[in-house]
Amino acid sequence: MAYLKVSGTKVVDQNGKEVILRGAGLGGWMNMENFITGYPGCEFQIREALAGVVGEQKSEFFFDKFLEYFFTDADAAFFKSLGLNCIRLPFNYRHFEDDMNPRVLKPEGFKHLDRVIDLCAKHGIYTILDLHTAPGGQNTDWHADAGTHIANFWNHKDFQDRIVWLWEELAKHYVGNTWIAGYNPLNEPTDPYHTRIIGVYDRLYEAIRKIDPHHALFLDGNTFASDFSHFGDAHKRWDNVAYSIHDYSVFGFPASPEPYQSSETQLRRLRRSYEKKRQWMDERGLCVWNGEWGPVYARKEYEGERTDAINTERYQVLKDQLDIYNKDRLSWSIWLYKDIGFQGMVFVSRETPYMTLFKDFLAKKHRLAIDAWGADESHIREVYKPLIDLIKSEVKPEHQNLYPAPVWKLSDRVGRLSRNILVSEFLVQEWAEHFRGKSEAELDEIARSFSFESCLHREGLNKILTDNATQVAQEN
Ligand SMILES: O[C@@H]1[C@@H](O)[C@H](O[C@@H]2CO[C@@H](O[C@@H]3CO[C@@H](O)[C@H](O)[C@H]3O)[C@H](O)[C@H]2O)OC[C@H]1O
Repeated sequence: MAYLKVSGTKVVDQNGKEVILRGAGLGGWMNMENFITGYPGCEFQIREALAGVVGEQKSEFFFDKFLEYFFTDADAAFFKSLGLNCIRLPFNYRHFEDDMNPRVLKPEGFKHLDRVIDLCAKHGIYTILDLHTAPGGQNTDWHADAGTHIANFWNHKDFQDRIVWLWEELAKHYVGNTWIAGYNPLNEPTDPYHTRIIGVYDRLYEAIRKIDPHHALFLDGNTFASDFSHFGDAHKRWDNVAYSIHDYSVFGFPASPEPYQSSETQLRRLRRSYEKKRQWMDERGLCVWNGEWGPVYARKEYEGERTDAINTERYQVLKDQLDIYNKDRLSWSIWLYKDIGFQGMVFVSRETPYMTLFKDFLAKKHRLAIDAWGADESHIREVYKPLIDLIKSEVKPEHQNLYPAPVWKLSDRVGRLSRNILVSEFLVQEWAEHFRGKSEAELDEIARSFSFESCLHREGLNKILTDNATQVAQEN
């Protein structure tokens, strides 16, 4: 088998035949995330706290088991059975490099990444490698695992040098693997100047190409993969490159301004927001990949009787987005394959040791709405309102919209910082305390909660994805 490559607006195989990549992201795995895996704050914080409670060795044991159970042969077989053909694999740089020992490769970082790439290959599934965190934080949100909202990656050349180094190591390791559809070198950059990102991409492109001339690169736009307007003529220097948008629609979230009814106006807005993100590529005849999209879902324990009605609307958003993408023959990767019940195609059952152990804690997290992204925060809005009002009354209007505005409005910024970062930090130790005194066998059982066999299926979502796969196969 030969490498996939980008040709004009398409991804093609060795015979030049178009391959449309349709799949999902394995978020929450090699980059754990608050709402996906159920902890507060950032991954580095809970790793540190758990080591403090159960000791370094048991903590490593737990996380290793978690990584193992999270994706196994059964997951790959199931994924393939839905008619999907590609999994995006987000990973945290810390698996490969220690901040206290920079530029020294941790070979153990490859253990689970290699395993999952091979499992996917065995089932005929392509993978795309996604560096989801960079030293210093490449964006302002919690999933960059920096513990702050300042994306310092852009302010320190050394942080940038380190990911160039890391991609050289990854390219050396994966250069011969044709089941890897390509490299997605940096998730959701937020460079406030909009220009340093181009320099970093130039450096990554050159460094990777010297070692690996084969694999396609999937480059995210700035501002959470939504904005290519400052990319100018940069594409002329890059070959075999696709450009990645993240097409989250507000209609798929609790923050939706109105119930979603597929009205003409709403469909127009859905399409317009997608077209705006891909405009730069369309003007130049470049290949687009939608690397993240998809609604979040209501849960009976929180949304009660409204759950089914809410989710029917969310599925409609999903279907309408798919219609748009199908017309454009777009390659995409839905967010998310697996989680504890908010967005995933499969989710950990409430009856498992992990979910039982954390039942009350998860309810508390929900009360505090500390997983700020996608959360319904209406029940705590009044708590933060005085702060927002104070800023609004004392700060000049022209200074209120700090980057990443307009994607983050003032209220988003206050919400993300105060809940995701500030309040979350106070709960990190409490999360870790749940493990105190646990034996290795118990830790193994808790980690096993994330195995395919312990998960339930989001039938509505999976049916839409399978029906879509069948429909597009018939049309081709
Ligand atoms: O790890 C993922 C992460 O990659 C992803 O990041 C968020 C993507 O969306 C950003 O907000 C959206 C911006 O556009 C608006 O139209 C949408 O309504 C917003 O959701 C957000 O700031 C990023 O953090 O999200 C999920 C993580 O698990």
